[in-house]
Amino acid sequence: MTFKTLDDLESEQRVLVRLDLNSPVEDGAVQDNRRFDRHAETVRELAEGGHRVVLMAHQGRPGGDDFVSLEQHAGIVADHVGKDVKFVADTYGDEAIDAIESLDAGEILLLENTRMCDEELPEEDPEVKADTEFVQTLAPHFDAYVNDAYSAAHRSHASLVGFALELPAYAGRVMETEYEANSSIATREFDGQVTMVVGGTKATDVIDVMNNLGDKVDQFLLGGIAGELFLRAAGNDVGFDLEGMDFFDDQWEANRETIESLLDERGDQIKLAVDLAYEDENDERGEIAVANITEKDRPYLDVGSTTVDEYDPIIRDSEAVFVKGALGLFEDERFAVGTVGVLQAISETDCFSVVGGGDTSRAIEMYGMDEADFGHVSIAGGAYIRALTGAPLAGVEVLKQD
Ligand SMILES: Nc1ncnc2c1ncn2[C@@H]1O[C@H](COP(=O)(O)OP(=O)(O)OP(=O)(O)O)[C@@H](O)[C@H]1O
Ligand SMILES: O=C(O)[C@H](O)COP(=O)(O)O
Repeated sequence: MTFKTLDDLESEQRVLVRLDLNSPVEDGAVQDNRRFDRHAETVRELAEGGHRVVLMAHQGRPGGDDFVSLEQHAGIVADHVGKDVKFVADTYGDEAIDAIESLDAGEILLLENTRMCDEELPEEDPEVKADTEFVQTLAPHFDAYVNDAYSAAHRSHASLVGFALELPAYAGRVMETEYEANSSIATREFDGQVTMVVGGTKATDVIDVMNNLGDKVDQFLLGGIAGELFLRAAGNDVGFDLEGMDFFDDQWEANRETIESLLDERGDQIKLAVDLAYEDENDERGEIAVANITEKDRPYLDVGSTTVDEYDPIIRDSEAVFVKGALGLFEDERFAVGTVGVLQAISETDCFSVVGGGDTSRAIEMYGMDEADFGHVSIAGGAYIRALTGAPLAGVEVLKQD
């Protein structure tokens, strides 16, 4: 490991901890999700270790409906940690400092949404962020800074890069496990076949992954909107926006040439769907072989069952499988066959596996699969795709400094 961890932390420290509790908010209610569960491990370990634990996190972006206070988050963290979590509606003003200073050993306090502090955003160099009033005011009240927010570490924001230059900095448990698993495709050698399942809505994610990992990955199994764009580049009559849709046209214009040349250069490694699923006139799932599609008359919402039958043995023969993006609109049960099929195959083998993408990993609990059957289920979205493609994460880089 290239950074210090909680194992290196001295005893009885005043610790400032950055978590990523950014969560869906429905009708003003913050939704519990696996980020709380994962970070609870770090928070519990610190509190039980007798440290004074002050937590920072963000929620939403200024102007958005989900840009809300962290008051509800405190209750959810408390439930997961199994200990009381105090909350103060202030980021670094007098109220926050008073609350920090009155904390006893083993107690936990959550500060207000870091993005309510003007200096948190925008993205700037770590040195600039370290120099902000926010960082300069808070840092002297602490002995150590712990960053556990791997999933936000691609942002060069004050709470993610500034404190690491002012305080001894450590990686939390989530930071450690996410970093190790998500970087493994770029850093580890596998004996057998390495397979990558790529889908979702963003063609550029798939293109970046192929460009960066083409020499590490034996087979790319495609699906989702991105997969349809590759099918279209291969000469099939799919991947068109019908009235009211805006998935394909812009992405096609922007990426057509790149996709065509990837198919030219890496065609042997790229497996495309041989059949697709759609909603039929009775609102049921219908399937059609790609070779039989002659008209652009309907949206396709999943890969078909023959495709799953072809992908399944490839996964079962693999030494390592990485997943980025869903193979279909899995939130609708009728179109979950592709995504659930590949996840099921992964869960039934003992290959090394990493499943990522904020949306895709939700399919695991939604369809009753057990997270323990996967090597690692990432809680990161943007940070995951960057890690896969070997791009540095600002919040990780500063932890690597002495
Ligand atoms: N054919 C399709 N039609 C419509 N939606 C699709 C289709 N295939 C996949 N999706 C949608 O793609 C979404 C996942 O795509 P996304 O690119 O966001 O991937 P992710 O990696 O899970 O998430 P993120 O990048 O947000 O962390 C799913 O919610 C799924 O409903
Ligand atoms: O939820 C996330 O992916 C991270 O918290 C980053 O959030 P952001 O995209 O609003 O910076």
